[in-house]
Amino acid sequence: MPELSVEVSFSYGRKRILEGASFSARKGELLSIIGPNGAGKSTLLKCIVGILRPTGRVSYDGVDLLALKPRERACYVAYVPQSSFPEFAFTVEEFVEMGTYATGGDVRDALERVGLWERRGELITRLSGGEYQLALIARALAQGSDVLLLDEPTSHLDVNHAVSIMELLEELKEEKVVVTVLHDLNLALQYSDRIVILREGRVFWEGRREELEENVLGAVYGIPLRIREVEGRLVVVP
Ligand SMILES: Nc1ncnc2c1ncn2[C@@H]1O[C@H](COP(=O)(O)OP(=O)(O)OP(=O)(O)O)[C@@H](O)[C@H]1O
Repeated sequence: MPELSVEVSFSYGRKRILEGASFSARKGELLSIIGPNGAGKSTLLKCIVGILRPTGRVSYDGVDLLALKPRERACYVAYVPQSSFPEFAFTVEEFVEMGTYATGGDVRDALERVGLWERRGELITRLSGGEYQLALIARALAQGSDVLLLDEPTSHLDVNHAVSIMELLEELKEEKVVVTVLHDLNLALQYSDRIVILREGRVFWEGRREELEENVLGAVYGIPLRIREVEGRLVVVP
């Protein structure tokens, strides 16, 4: 099965941010990257999508993504950045169309997947935070790539919208390699098939969610954390 395979190092000037951070991901499993503030999670995604130029290796299905031109790389990887307020008053449809620039993907399908097709004529500046997050995901889906990277897609969202985003990712993992940075440990434990914990630019722990132990979380975040099972679901209690 095609696999996203990553092993990268990256520095801002003299400041080492990623040090041989490595993981692999494939379709059929939702992979979450968690870890404390400043661990390098966003930097790792930016290296994979090619916004930053790391040393090391990023490949998908044997193709060296770091060697490709941006437009070629866009055929393989789409990226949903941390949500910020939109700069321009495009309509929802125009905004999502931007995702098709490199690959000529399907705008209607992308908008339908996130439930915004009926609202395609509205201005994105008038959407709520949760709806705008969906538009960002639709723009990435319209790229039609096999790999989807998301940077904290549930931050600033209420629990209802956060759950809908995670359910959408659960659906998408069947057809794409889905890798998401998450801060919410409970969402990570509930929805991820595999978890990668990044700490000080390295992978500190990686495994299936049910293998994650309290002492690992405690060591990473620096406070005692309990993992409890509530109605068959794992929850983290400070
Ligand atoms: N443009 C930049 N120039 C210099 N240092 C930077 C720059 N962007 C980020 N950093 C530093 O890189 C480190 C990793 O940042 P990054 O945003 O990848 O962490 P993160 O794990 O995503 O954090 P958070 O959970 O707070 O979003 C931080 O120490 C940050 O200060």
